[in-house]
Amino acid sequence: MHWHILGAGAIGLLWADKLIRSGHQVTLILRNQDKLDQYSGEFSITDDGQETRHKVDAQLASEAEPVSNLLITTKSFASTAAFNSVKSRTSDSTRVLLLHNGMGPQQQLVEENPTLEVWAGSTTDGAYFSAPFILIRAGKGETRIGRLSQQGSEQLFNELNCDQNPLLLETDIISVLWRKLAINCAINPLTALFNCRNGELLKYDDRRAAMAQICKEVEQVASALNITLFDCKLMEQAWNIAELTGQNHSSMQQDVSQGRPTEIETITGYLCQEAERMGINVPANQMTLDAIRSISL
Ligand SMILES: NC(=O)C1=CN([C@@H]2O[C@H](COP(=O)(O)OP(=O)(O)OC[C@H]3O[C@@H](n4cnc5c(N)ncnc54)[C@H](OP(=O)(O)O)[C@@H]3O)[C@@H](O)[C@H]2O)C=CC1
Ligand SMILES: CC(C)(CO)C(=O)C(=O)O
Repeated sequence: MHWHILGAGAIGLLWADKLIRSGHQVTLILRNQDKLDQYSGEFSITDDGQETRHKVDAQLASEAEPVSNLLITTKSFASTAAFNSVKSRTSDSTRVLLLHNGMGPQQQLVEENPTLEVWAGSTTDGAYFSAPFILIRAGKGETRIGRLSQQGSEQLFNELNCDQNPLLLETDIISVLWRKLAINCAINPLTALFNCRNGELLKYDDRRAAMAQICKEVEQVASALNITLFDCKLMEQAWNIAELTGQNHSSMQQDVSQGRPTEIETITGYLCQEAERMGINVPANQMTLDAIRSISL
């Protein structure tokens, strides 16, 4: 299959590698001419110390070539605009897979494009750049995908899932996105506000108390929406993840400390929006949302 990747960042290029290895054709859609000029025509990925180079075509959204299979791997706040930049190149048979954290844009894409086949996913893979287009694969995680639109079948999953790109098929992807959202609500804003590593949230009473209050509110909203989170309390799950990733800086802590826009609006912002819709007070989440808004772009 021919896949266009919109959002040639860490996750986008990680997927470019997986798709190429599993026999798909890949084209990158880069943000602007500057980015296209910067691109030499190849990118590299280092996995377990082993570097692989891939020569891959790149183009701008303004190209005319039709898009049949679109993987969107921008940050959550950029995905709607990114999709709209290539919308005229899609047709009713185009299949879209969104792979970003946070919630809101995925459902918006389905609502605004009722004829499209739309999938969403959540991943615990990790990757980062050591230089532009030089990717380092960090943790090998799990990637779950599921169909959000009425249209479509399991065919897309069957085409993508293979040894080079092992995936899990989810019939209730909304709940999967919620579980990731819940963990991100509990960890990301607090690490950004306290400017600390994930594990350092657990060392102080005030941080643990804030985390516990956030978790309690998230559970109330999820329960009102009939979303099942975890077998254990969210605080226990978030604690385990903060401990397991103790030495890591969360994505939001990194975004704030490097002066980049954060994904707060699609994480805590989405939670607060859903809470309001359900008539539930979420003061701790609202406070972290306001605080992150005041210190980030
Ligand atoms: N990196 C990781 O290890 C993990 C990331 N995630 C999630 O995956 C998502 C992607 O993260 P990540 O890959 O790290 O982010 P990056 O910032 O590395 O990649 C996003 C890419 O999208 C590009 N982009 C933004 N807008 C457009 C547009 N309109 N047209 C074309 N390209 C565009 C950016 O371009 P430019 O470079 O020009 O800004 C950038 O290359 C996020 O939601 C993140 O939370 C989840 C798990 C792990
Ligand atoms: C789970 C966690 C908090 C790991 O750092 C994460 O997903 C992130 O940083 O965005």
